[in-house]
Amino acid sequence: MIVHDVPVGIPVSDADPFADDVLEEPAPLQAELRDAGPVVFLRRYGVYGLARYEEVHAALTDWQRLQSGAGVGLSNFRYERPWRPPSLLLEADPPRHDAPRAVLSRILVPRALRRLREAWFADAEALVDEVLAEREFDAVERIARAFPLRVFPDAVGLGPDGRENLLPYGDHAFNAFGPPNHLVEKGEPRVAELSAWVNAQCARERLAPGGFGARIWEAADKGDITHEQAPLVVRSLLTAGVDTTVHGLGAVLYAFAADPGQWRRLREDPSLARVAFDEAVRWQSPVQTFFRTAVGEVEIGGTVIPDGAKVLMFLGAANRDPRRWEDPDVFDLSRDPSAHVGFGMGVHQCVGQHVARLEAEAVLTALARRVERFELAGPPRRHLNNTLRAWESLPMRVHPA
Ligand code: HEM
Ligand SMILES: CCOc1cccc(C(=O)O)c1
Repeated sequence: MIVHDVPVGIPVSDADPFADDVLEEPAPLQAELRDAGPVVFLRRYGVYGLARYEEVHAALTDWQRLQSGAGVGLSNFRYERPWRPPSLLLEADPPRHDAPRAVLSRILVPRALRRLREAWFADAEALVDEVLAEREFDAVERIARAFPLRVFPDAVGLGPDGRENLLPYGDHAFNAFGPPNHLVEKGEPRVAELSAWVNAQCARERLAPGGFGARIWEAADKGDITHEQAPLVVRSLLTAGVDTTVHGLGAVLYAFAADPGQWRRLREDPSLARVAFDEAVRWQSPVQTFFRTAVGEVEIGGTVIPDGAKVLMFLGAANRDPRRWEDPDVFDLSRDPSAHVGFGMGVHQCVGQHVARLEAEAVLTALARRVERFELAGPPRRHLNNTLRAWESLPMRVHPA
């Protein structure tokens, strides 16, 4: 084990935020780190942890001093080769970040999604009708996983074959932001095969006209990005756009099953569907953590972080910081969750958040019409990932309206 020289004057923790028991239930460590101080040195990995809302928000919005270009995982691209060519958005700093970001922003902005709204709402109604044929089912398998895979690959313009590769590829990509532990090792055997498939789908000739992918290539024709960049921008959609929404849906379904009172509120006022999703993203934080790398010496919370050091932002901990949120551990539709950091903040804030919200709104609206109440029919099981907070299974029992 590498021993990192411990900086003086700041709290030190020997905890492993990526240990299975912490990934299973992160709340105790998150509270410990928040209470230890604004910055805590995580000795096991030699990184600086931020768990309070104030410092996480400040770090997310300070791209100049806390860069993404050296990777947003534990691996430091200044010294280590990335497992795949870095993302032109997530793992790039302005100005290189700007053009690819502007291209995706234009394609994924709410106005551009309007043409999908009607189709996705109809798809959600059809899916919910199919699922409600039974009274008990696994909501992860039948809704949280099924709906994104039913609508998103078509919206990107993917061909029909191999879509089962999307979830395992994204799962590995999110594991790879963490340390090289058993979760990363688990994905290694299929990386080459999954990467080859994903990379092949980014080629112009594989993408159906009118889809998000084709629109990215058209942006290259206009010179907004280069043709060399286009496939990597498509890859961003395939990497970030599936597992996240699957686990975002899992989070909101779990929230309502755990609190039938909130479900009643949604049925009384279906327009609450969008705020419900954001409150679920705050409460569960499907994306729990991301790293940054210090550019020069960076002072945070009275601590000077050395150049090149990795800073670990606990988004999930910030979203439950009692210094920022009243009753943070409660899923509450009367709260205004809009300042949550579950989609990040600043120049890298999630460019796909409107896609995620539309998917969730479609599913919740379809369910609110048809389901008077639903509850857990058995213990839910966690799907462990170094970055994602996810359910493997959500046994659900429904009472039709
Ligand atoms: C519940 C669903 C989602 C969650 C919780 C989520 C979370 C996040 C977070 C926290 C970031 C910031 C990363 C950073 O600051 O380093 C981010 C960025 C990003 N997200 Fe999402 N995301 C979701 C859905 C999506 C979808 C559906 C797409 C694609 C359609 C997407 C594409 C991206 C991309 C490309 C970035 C990088 C943006 C940039 O660096 O400029 N995400 N997301
Ligand atoms: C949800 C965070 O956003 C991501 C995650 C993984 C990959 C990428 C990318 O841009 O390739 C973006």
